Amino acid sequence: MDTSVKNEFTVQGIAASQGIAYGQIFVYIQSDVEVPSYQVEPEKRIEEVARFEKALLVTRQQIAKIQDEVERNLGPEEALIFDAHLLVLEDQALIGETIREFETTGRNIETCFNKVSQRYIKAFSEIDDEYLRERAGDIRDVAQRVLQNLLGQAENSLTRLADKRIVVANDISPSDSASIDRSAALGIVTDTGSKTSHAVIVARSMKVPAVVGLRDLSHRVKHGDWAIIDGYDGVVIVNPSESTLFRYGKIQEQKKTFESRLLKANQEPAVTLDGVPVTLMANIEKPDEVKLVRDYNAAGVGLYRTEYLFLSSSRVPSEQEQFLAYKAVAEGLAPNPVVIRTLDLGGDKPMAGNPELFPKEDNPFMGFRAIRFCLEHQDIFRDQLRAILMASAYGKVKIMYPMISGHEELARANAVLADCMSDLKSRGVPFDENIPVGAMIEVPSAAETADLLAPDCAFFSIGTNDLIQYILAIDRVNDRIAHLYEPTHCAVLRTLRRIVAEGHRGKLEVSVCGEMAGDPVYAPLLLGMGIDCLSMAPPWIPSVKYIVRAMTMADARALAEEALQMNSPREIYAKCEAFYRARVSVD
Ligand SMILES: C=C(OP(=O)(O)O)C(=O)O
Repeated sequence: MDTSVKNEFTVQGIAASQGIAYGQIFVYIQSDVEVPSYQVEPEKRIEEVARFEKALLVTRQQIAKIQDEVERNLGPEEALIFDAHLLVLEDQALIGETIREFETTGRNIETCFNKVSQRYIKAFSEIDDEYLRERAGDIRDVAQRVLQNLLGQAENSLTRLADKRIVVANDISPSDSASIDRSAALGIVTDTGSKTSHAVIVARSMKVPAVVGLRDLSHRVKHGDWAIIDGYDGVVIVNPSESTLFRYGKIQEQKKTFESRLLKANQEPAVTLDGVPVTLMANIEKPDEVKLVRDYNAAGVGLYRTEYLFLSSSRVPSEQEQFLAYKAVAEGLAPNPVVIRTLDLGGDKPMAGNPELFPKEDNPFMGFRAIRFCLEHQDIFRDQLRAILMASAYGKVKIMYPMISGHEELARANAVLADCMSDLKSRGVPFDENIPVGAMIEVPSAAETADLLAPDCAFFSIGTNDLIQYILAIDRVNDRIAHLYEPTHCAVLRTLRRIVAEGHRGKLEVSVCGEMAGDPVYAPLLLGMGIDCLSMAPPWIPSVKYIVRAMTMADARALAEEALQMNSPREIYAKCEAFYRARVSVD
């Protein structure tokens, strides 16, 4: 009997989202379905066809169930995507051809179904029609599920957590995180990843603890093991003893008392002790987070990551679907502003099941992503811009382009936008003709040429997650070098200072919307450097507001001045931490 997992063991990873959780583990390992190939004896052929019919039926039931759950958890719009999946299962051509292939070759039904569905996927992905091309992704998704059922492989979807569980995964892709059962995930633990990987951003927005970079933990535990996740210190304790549980119970209580103090203070305005108001905004991914934005008293949305709609399905959402999502956020938060970022797909956010749109790249973070993708796929870009413009008639919407690397790219994006505006105008569709348009500054070349970008921007928003990785040449999702990802590196601070100076020279508001903005240890440094607005996952607003209300802006400026004179990232971090601890005590 394997007793290793019954004993308590502790693994140190990277603390990625604060909090402590205790519960049973759900192991999630991503892998492709491997299809065996063999000859079926003639007397077993009727049975083989019956096996296929049964797998189709089970798949249909599974999809219908997921559709119901998604509708309950995320709403009817998100659930609609499963209609297309159900249609694939009713496709008589696909099913008929599989049976014919089986009758002709006598190979096992998995092999025949795989061959026919691959042929369909290829044919659909080559059609010169956006809608039909998108169906290739639906067929791929459904085919994987049918194959899993034929091979008796357990469904391992994050949409279907049976009970409250700690998810331990080798990795969580953005499309996995789009389908994660938010009401049942107690915490997230991954073998890979760093503080800014997508799984972490999702965990922080769900306000569940997360620890990443645990190397092979997902292979050392099994379903049903118990674990404590300590998202403060980056520790996971598997099968904790009674005494460990007691110790963590105490720590958890202390943190809870502090949290209630933070929540109480969050009802007050974000103003420093010397009377300087600070704008604290929210980062969101989905319309249903509007409630969270209100609950946490955010001044609006500083970053609406629109990828979610594209990642929750393998199908590109229509202009109308996007319009409804953007309108819900704009309307729900009016008159507060909502900064909608145009698509930032690619990099760590490829769209699953769409190799034709996102071919595999050796170096995706430096590859075909964000504005580069949009300028090449202008049909998709135009649909999104029109959807955002139409939503602007219902609230205070701003547009933000990601990954701008220079003025020419900005000008090209603005030209497409101008075209979309003329189109809507000629059709009499209402929109805000003075919609503010800004750029994310997250590529070093944009930071270096911020003076050239400023005249054509209404605002800058600094994406520190990417900016830091590009300045330091540290892949933000590579846990082997995560310790070198240093937001307080002098090169980062000098770049931030330059962006603020150029932005302010051009009379632009300069925000930070990367994870650095939601860390109360960094917030005084950023504000002291002149950042006008911090945008973060809503649950982090109370901690940042707490330090804002406990400091003076004069002290924050002095901290920034001092930090800019220092040359050790660790010492700068220690200084920021000391600044924070001198003003905020958890006890
Ligand atoms: C906010 C950012 O963008 P992403 O969505 O890639 O984290 C960033 O890079 O800081």
